[in-house]
Amino acid sequence: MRSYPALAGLRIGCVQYLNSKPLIHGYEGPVIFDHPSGLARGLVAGQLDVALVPTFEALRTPHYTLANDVGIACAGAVYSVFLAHRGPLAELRRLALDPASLTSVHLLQVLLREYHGVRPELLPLSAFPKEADAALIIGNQAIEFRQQDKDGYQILDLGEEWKRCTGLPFVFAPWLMRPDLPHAAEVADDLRALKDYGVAHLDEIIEAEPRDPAFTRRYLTEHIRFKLGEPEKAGIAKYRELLAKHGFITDAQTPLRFA
Ligand SMILES: C=C(O[C@@H]1C=C(C(=O)O)C=C[C@H]1O)C(=O)O
Repeated sequence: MRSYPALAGLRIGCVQYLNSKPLIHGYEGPVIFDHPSGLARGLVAGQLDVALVPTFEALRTPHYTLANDVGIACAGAVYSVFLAHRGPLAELRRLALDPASLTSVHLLQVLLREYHGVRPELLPLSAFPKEADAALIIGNQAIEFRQQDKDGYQILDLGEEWKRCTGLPFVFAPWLMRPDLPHAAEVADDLRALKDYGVAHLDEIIEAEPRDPAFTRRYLTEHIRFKLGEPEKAGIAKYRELLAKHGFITDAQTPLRFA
């Protein structure tokens, strides 16, 4: 097993979902696992040095360093981020949102406003299905929902919808480093090496998962992508443009810093 010397002693936060396992599987040091929005809060509060954090946080406060070439992304259907709804989107009135998400809650609102002309009232996830007619669900909970009886709900996969509307891949979460972290380049090298290790040891990850192995393999190879190259950066740029257009962020200009 390779060692990751630049990560030693850092406070590292990682998303607790299946989709992030290949990015952290090879690391034997301490890791704080949390929901995406919890990790964003930890990074903002200075409690974490490096964390796999919603893209939205990187755009809301563009002063972090992002690790190049690694992240949680998709290029088409992502499977685990979707709107469960009934009937036409144009008639959507009350939308329940998962508080664990920052990227997808804004992605959904941008897609609905920009491409469907709807602006539903927003409610907490607990309002679904009683008061809300639709819900945004992400992560492991989303996988569970899709694999149980969907109770007549239609699924709008946000990765697929983003691709249909923009032609681009979408990045849900990059690794962010706190702005004053020394050795950011070495830390980013180790994060890329960790991804390579995880991707090369997918069989181990799949075997350890209490899920159907064929599904897990398909999810981690065909739906979730771990690349953050030029096409993914074009997806981030388009997301940023739409977030600014719809008033969710104010700074659409500061160049993102990659290492
Ligand atoms: C693909 C997913 O992406 C996640 C969604 C996030 C968000 O919406 O803020 C953040 C991190 C990702 O791990 C998922 O939840 O299934």
